[in-house]
Amino acid sequence: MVKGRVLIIAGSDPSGGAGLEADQKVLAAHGCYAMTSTTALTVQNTKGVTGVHVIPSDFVGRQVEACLEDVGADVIKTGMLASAETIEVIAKLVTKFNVPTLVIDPVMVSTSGAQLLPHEAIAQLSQHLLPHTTILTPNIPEATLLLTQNGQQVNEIQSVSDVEAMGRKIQQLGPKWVLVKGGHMPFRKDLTVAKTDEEKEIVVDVLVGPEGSVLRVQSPYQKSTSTHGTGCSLASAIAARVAQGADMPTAVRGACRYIEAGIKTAPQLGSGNGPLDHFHSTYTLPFSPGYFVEYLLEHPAVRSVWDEFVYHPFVMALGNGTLPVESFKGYIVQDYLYLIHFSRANALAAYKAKSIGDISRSNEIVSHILHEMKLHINYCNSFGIAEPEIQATQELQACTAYTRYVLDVGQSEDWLALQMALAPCLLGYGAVAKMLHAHADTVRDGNTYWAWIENYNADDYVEAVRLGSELIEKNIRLQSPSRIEELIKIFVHATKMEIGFWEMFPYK
Ligand SMILES: Cc1ncc(COP(=O)(O)O)c(N)n1
Repeated sequence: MVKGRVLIIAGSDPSGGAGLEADQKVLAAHGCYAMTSTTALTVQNTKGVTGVHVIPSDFVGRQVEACLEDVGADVIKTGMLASAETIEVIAKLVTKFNVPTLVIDPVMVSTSGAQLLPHEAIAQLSQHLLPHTTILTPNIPEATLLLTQNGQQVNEIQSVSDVEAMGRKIQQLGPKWVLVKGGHMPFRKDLTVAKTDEEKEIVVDVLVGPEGSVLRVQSPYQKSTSTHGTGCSLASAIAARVAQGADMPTAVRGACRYIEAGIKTAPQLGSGNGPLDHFHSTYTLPFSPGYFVEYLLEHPAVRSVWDEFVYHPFVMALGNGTLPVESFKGYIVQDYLYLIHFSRANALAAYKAKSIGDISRSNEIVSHILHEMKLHINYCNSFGIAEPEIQATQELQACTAYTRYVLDVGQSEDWLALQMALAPCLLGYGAVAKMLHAHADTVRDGNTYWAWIENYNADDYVEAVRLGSELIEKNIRLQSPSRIEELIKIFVHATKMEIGFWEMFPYK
C-alpha cells in the first residue's frame, strides 16, 4: 500500500546502483510513491562514470512543477544536481510550493572520482538550498568541501566529537538537521580513527539537530566493494521514513540499518563497486490480491494432484453412471462418517476465529453439513441402509486418516492453516460437480448418481464455495511468501487424502 509521496530530483545511473534508479528502488522497498525529475543522464556502471549529459535547468524545473502542482509531495529528496542553474530553479520551486521536508544529499563527486556537481555550484547550493534544508547528508569529504567553500577552517578528524563539531558548523549554514556519514572514516573499537585496514571496526554516522540534539548511529565496518549508491540510498531511505511520518532521529537510525543490511546482502554484480540489495526486507506475494485460489490451483505442487483428485476414475464413473452401486453405498456411508468429523473441524475453526463474522461463517458451514448429511441418509435409505446401520459402520482407514489429519492441523496450527486443510473438500466437490456438469461423457438421464452431482452444483453449494474462497483470500494476503508455501503444502496433503478417499472403493 502506498504511503508517502516523495519527489526525487537527481541524475540517472543506467547501471541501476546509484542515482534515480537506486532512489526509486529504495522508495518502492519502503512502499512510498516515487516521482522523479531528472537533472542529468550519465553513462556509468560499477566501474565508473564515462559521460554526463546535463538536462536544461528549466526542463528540470518543469518536471518538478508538473509533479508538485498535481500529485504533490510530502518530501523532496535531491541527489546529483548537475548545475548551478538547476540548484537555483529548484530553490525557487521549493519556496513556491512550500514542500514540508527537504532531504538534500550534497552529491559532488562519485565514489569513482567523477565530478557530479561543478565546483562553483557549491556556492549556489549553500546560498539557495541549505537555508530550506530539513536534513543534509554529507559524507566527510563533502562536509569538508562545504565548510572550506564557506570560508571555514576544517581540522583533521581525530574522534567522533570532531565529526559532531563538523556537523554543528554545517548546521550554521542553514539545515535543521545534518547527518555526517562516517563511512569514509572508520574508527577503531575505542572510537579513535583507524590507521590501517585491520583496525577498521566501527562506522559512526552522526546526526546533529535542533537544540543541541545529537544521535550517533554505530554500525560494524563492512569490508565490501558493494557500496555504489550507498549515499543516494541512505538519503532516500530517510526521505521515505520521514514521508511516512517518522521523526528525524528514528528515520535516520532506521535508514542506517537498512543500508547496513543492503551492503551485507549485496548481489555482487559488476566488476567494480557493486550495488546494494535494496529489497532485503521486502515481501512480494506471488499472486495479486483476490487471486490466491487461482494461483493455488495452478501451483506446480498442486496442479497435477488437483487434477488427479478432480478427474479421478471414481468421479468419472459417477459422471457416466457406471460406478458399481456397492461402491457408491460404501462411499456414501464413509462420507457420512467423514462429515461428522468435518463438522468438528469447522466447529474448531469457529473456536479459532477471531471475529464474530468468521465464527458465524463456520457455524453456517456446520448447518450446511447437517443438510448434506440428511441427503446422505436419504440416499442410504433408498439403498435399503437404515440410519442405525450407518452409525454402526466402522470408519475405513482413509476416512480416519483424512479427518484426523484435518483436526490435527486445526489443533496444532492456526485458523488459516485449518481453513487450508478444509479447502480441498470445499473447493474440490464444487470443482468435481462443475466439471461433471460440463463433461461430454456425463450421463444425466437414468444416472443413479445425477442427484449427487446436482447437489454439489446447486446454488447454495456454489455460494458456500464462493464464501469459503473469499475467507481464504482475505486472510492469505497477510501471510509471508514462505508461510504461503507451507499453507500450500497443507492443501496438497489434504488433496492427497481426498484421492485416498476415492481409492477406498472399486470404480469398475
Ligand atoms: C547519477 C548519480 N548520482 C549519484 C552518484 C553517486 O553515487 P556513488 O558515490 O555511489 O558513486 C552517482 N554515481 N550517479
